[in-house]
Order: sequence, then structure tokens, then C-alpha cells
Amino acid sequence: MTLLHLERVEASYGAAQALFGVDLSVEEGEVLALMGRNGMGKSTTIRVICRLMKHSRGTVHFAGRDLAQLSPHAAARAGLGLVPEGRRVFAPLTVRENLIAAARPGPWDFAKVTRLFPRLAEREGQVARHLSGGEQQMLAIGRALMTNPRLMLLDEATEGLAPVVRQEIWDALDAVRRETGLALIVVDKSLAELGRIADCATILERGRSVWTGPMSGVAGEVANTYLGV
Ligand SMILES: Nc1ncnc2c1ncn2[C@@H]1O[C@H](COP(=O)(O)OP(=O)(O)OP(=O)(O)O)[C@@H](O)[C@H]1O
Repeated sequence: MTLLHLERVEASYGAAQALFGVDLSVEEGEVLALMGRNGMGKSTTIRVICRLMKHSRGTVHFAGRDLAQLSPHAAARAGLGLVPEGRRVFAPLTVRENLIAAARPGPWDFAKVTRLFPRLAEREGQVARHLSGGEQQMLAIGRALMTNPRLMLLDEATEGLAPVVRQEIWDALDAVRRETGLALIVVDKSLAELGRIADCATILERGRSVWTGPMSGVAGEVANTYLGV
């Protein structure tokens, strides 16, 4: 079943149009890599899906529902779990408080999230501002999982982290998708790491979807033309 479907979506920042026609679909249990060079509209697309920004044209449907009139809060309640750019956690709260504050009913709870990220279990009483960057990112992912989303969106979840920590996060996401079949949209610069986890890809160029296909197709001429790699 199609979980998320965007058709000819356009969106602007004031007078500056950023999206000119984004089409994408995510099926239940599917991992979609949203790709494109810098400034091509990936984060804006994520914002539109999560209702942090309104679209001016086109349609956004999630689980059969038109999202046009939804607030960000209502979108979260409808099952969209965002891990935003820049590791947003509540700095003065402990790891446990951060997780519990996000909790909504479903299979993901404190025990399950801390089994996925044992480092969070070890630091459950520590305030978030004293965590390392990687631990803060694990906490941001943990918070999104605690909302028990139907679709989790990760915008540059491993940016700026050491390779060993990146690996730990990708392994955890891989386990989430294998064990629970949670659908994901992942934005990341690393083609190799996306190749490990994504089933399919949509590539944006200047705010438009220009290529959609299986992740294995993002190689050779496609990667060269649209991603410059
Ligand atoms: N807050 C903003 N105000 C005005 N324009 C913006 C704003 N944020 C992004 N833009 C513009 O919208 C376009 C798409 O930006 P967006 O951040 O969605 O791209 P991106 O593909 O996520 O890029 P990156 O890989 O660099 O994060 C760009 O031209 C960008 O300059």
C-alpha cells in the first residue's frame, strides 16, 4: 500500500520558489533515499511533508489523507516522525526525560529504544547537553521512534559525525527497517551508506523530481549526471 504520495508539489520561501514539481511515493515498509546536490530541495521537501512549510501547488497524501490543512503537530500525530537536521533534543532534560516526553502508544517504548541504542541506556540520567554529538543524534532518532511513527524522515542524520558513530547509527537504522518494517525517507550525502539501506531513490534537481528508480540504479551515468559522483 502507498503510504506517502507527493504529486507536482511546489513551495516557496516568501517570493523565492524552492520546489517546482516534486513527485515521490513511499510504500509501506519501504526505504526511500531522497537525493540531489546541495540546494536542490531535499530539506524543503521534508519540511513540506512534515507540514513545517505549506505547499502552494500539488498534493501531499499520507495514509490516504490529504495533508494540506494539517499543522506540524497533527502531522506528527498522523504518524510522521521527523529527525530534523541539527540534532534537536531538549538540552536541559535527561536522556530518559527526552524519550518519555515524546512517547505515544505503540511498540516503541523506552526499553526498546535503549536496546537499539545501548549508549542511551548507559546515559539515561545524563542531561542531553552533555552528550556527544553522536549520542545526541541517537537520542533524536530515539525521540522520533518513541512517537511510534508510520514513516520516519531523517534529514542528514549522520552529518558531521565520526565514521565509527555513523556506522553505529546506520546499523541501528538497518535493524529498525529489517525488524519492524518501518518506512523511512533518508536524506544523506553518502551514496555508499544509502546504498546499504535504501530500496529506491528519488533525485531532485532545482526543486523537481528528475529520476526515480531502484537504489541499485543510482550508479554510473545517473549518479554522474545528477549527483556529480
Ligand atoms: N529559509 C530559507 N529561506 C529562503 N530560501 C531558502 C531557505 N531554505 C532553503 N532555501 C532555498 O531553497 C532551495 C532548496 O533548499 P534546500 O535546503 O531544500 O536544499 P537541500 O537539497 O536540502 O540542500 P542541502 O543538501 O545543501 O541541505 C535553495 O535554493 C535554498 O537556497
